[in-house]
Amino acid sequence: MALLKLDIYAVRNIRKASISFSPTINFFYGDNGSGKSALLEAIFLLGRARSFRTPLIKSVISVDEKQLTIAGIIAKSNGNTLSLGLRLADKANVIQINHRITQKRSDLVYTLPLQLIHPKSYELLDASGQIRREFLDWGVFNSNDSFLMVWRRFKKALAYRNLLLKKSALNQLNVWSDELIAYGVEIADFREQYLNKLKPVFMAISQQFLGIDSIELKLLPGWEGAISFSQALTDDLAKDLRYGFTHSGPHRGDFQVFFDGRLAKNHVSRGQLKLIVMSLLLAQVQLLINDGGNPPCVLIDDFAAELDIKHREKILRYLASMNCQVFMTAIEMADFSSLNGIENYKVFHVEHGNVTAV
Ligand SMILES: Nc1ncnc2c1ncn2[C@@H]1O[C@H](COP(=O)(O)OP(=O)(O)OP(=O)(O)O)[C@@H](O)[C@H]1O
Repeated sequence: MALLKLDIYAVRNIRKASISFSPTINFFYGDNGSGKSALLEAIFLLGRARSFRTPLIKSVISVDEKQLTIAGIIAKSNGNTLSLGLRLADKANVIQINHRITQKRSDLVYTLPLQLIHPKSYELLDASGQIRREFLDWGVFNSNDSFLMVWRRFKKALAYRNLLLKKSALNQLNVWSDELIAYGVEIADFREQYLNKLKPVFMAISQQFLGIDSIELKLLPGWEGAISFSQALTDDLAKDLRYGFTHSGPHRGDFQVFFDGRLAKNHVSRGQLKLIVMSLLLAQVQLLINDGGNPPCVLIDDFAAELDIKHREKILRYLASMNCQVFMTAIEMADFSSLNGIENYKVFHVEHGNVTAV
């Protein structure tokens, strides 16, 4: 899958752009404020119908404009092409796939899968567990068709159970606890299977990027690992009733990265943390490619920050070997490191919202 063409109208300082991409690596360089992130934002919008920078769509629409429009042509792995269109205004949004209107954002997610790596991504290991759960669930969602249904049912059971806990309605609690256990155990199993598959891929990439073998990934299911989820709910009942919510479960699940036997986030440098997070995010993409899934486009904003030239080169060589489409930004062309040996790439200069193929 590759995004071949993109037309942008009124996305931040990009008033109008029509760009033909390489199906391999696309480099964008330009000064601060030139519109490089806005360009990645436009691709992300087309794949998710939301921005990665703000929940306020109004701030993404160019000032003095009422709506933004993005259109793309995608080449699918089977050789067919497909068109995507998106019009976002403050209230009314229109999503079109092959000129047919759809209400479902999830249709976009399936059609244009994306893996975004941007400055905030590097908070993955430092941020709240919610971010790491999203990381895990993105991987499970993309590798397992039944996950979304199980996850929705789990969330429904959790919402009802919490409501009953708040009302201390013990007589109906068991029904929803049973649902919660059934779907919760399934989610924990999905995540465990996924992490077990991700581990060797992650270790191989981090070995290349960091030059060490002693990295470990550990899943925390969301309850005390030595007991069952059902037992955890029984043990927590008094506490759950007192506070009016369910303390244990996959909604509290998490994972940890250990480096040389120590928790990576407390031990490694900022550059190493960036390399670990990049290894995790690229391992997700590599795993999808290995499994013959629909490989996502990789968007990397501000590629060079905090990385020395030697590591930038290693990452770039790895990206070039990945067999997926990549879009990456930096201030100077030299920030990407040497492009020797990289094939079929395209370079674009971004200046005052104008994007020019170089
Ligand atoms: N709604 C908007 N309408 C018009 N211009 C905007 C809007 N929102 C932001 N901008 C401007 O768009 C420009 C592009 O910002 P962007 O973040 O894409 O730059 P960048 O090239 O990624 O810069 P940096 O290298 O500093 O990250 C900025 O100058 C910003 O002030």
